[in-house]
Parts: sequence; C-alpha cells; structure tokens
Amino acid sequence: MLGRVNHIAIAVPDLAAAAAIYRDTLGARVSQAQALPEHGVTVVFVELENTKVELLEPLGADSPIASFLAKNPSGGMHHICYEVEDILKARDQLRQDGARVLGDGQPKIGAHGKPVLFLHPKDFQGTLIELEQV
Ligand SMILES: CC[C@@H](C(=O)O)C(=O)SCCNC(=O)CCNC(=O)[C@H](O)C(C)(C)COP(=O)(O)OP(=O)(O)OC[C@H]1O[C@@H](n2cnc3c(N)ncnc32)[C@H](O)[C@@H]1OP(=O)(O)O
Ligand SMILES: [Co+2]
Repeated sequence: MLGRVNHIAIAVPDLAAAAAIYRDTLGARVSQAQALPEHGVTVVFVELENTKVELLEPLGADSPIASFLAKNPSGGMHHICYEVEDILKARDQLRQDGARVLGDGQPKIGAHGKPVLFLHPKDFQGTLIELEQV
C-alpha cells in the first residue's frame, strides 16, 4: 500500500523562528509560509533532496495541533506522510483491518493540492500517519 515518504512534520510554536533555523543555520531551502485554515495550520516546507520536512504552526482556535503543542511546548515530531496510489482503496482496507481513520473519513485537499487522510496514532505504534494520494 505504501509508497515513498512524502514528508515528516514537526509541530513548532514559532514558525518564523523554526524556518530561520532550517534556512540560516542548517542551510536548507525553505518555502514561503502557507496558511491552510481548513487544516488549522500554517506550514513551511523544508525541501531536501530525498524528502521534505513540514514545519507546522497552529492556526485558529480549533487547530488539531494545539493539544500536541500544549504537551510539547518546544515542538516535536508530529506525523509522517506516506504516499499511496489510491487513497480510498487504502482507507477501506485500513478500516477493514480495524484502523481508525480520523475526521469524517473523507479525504481533504492537503498542502500539495492532493487528497490526504490521517490515521490514529494509537493504531500505529504511537505515530500519527498521513496518507497522500499521488
Ligand atoms: C498542511 C496540511 C496537511 C498536509 O498536507 O501535510 C497536514 O499535515 S495538516 C496537519 C495537522 N492535522 C492533523 O494532525 C489532523 C489529524 N489529527 C487529529 O485529528 C488530531 O491531532 C489527533 C491525532 C486525533 C489528536 O488530537 P488531540 O486533540 O491531540 O487528541 P488527544 O490529546 O486526545 O490525543 C489522543 C492521544 O493521541 C496522542 N497524540 C496526539 N497527537 C499525536 C501525535 N501527533 N503523535 C503521536 N501521538 C499523538 C495524545 O498524546 C493522546 O495520547 P494519550 O495522552 O496517551 O491519551
Ligand atoms: Co502533513
């Protein structure tokens, strides 16, 4: 089912400061910040040769990363995103196997303009998983 790792996401309390560390200290190429109100986050992508790191800052009162940051105030690794060819087929197979698909189970359009879904961290070794259809 799984293809490549699309990105690894890090929740941060201060996006501008985190982007500056990746750009100025670590010498990486970083994107402009992009506000995604439908996901409750603002994102910056760190573009590496073999994958991307997604820096996430909460946006709005109901951000899904607010409680994670309350528990990890300096930030921390939040999710890993794997590519899949057919997200609805993957969702249905995962549900059949007992995994919890988050939200209403309908894919949303993610930061790359492609459909995404999230899987409950308690069903995957304590790791929140994002699936992105490529
Ligand atoms: C930019 C768009 C898109 C993209 O294209 O890339 C994105 O990446 S958007 C990223 C943000 N969106 C999401 O994360 C959506 C899915 N997430 C959720 O629905 C929620 O965050 C959650 C996973 C259901 C957790 O919600 P929360 O309110 O934090 O619930 P709890 O505090 O009750 O947590 C339950 C339980 O799970 C543990 N937990 C929470 N988050 C994580 C995490 N990221 N990694 C590992 N474990 C996590 C939490 O600690 C609780 O455990 P216990 O304390 O043991 O009960
Ligand atoms: Co993501």
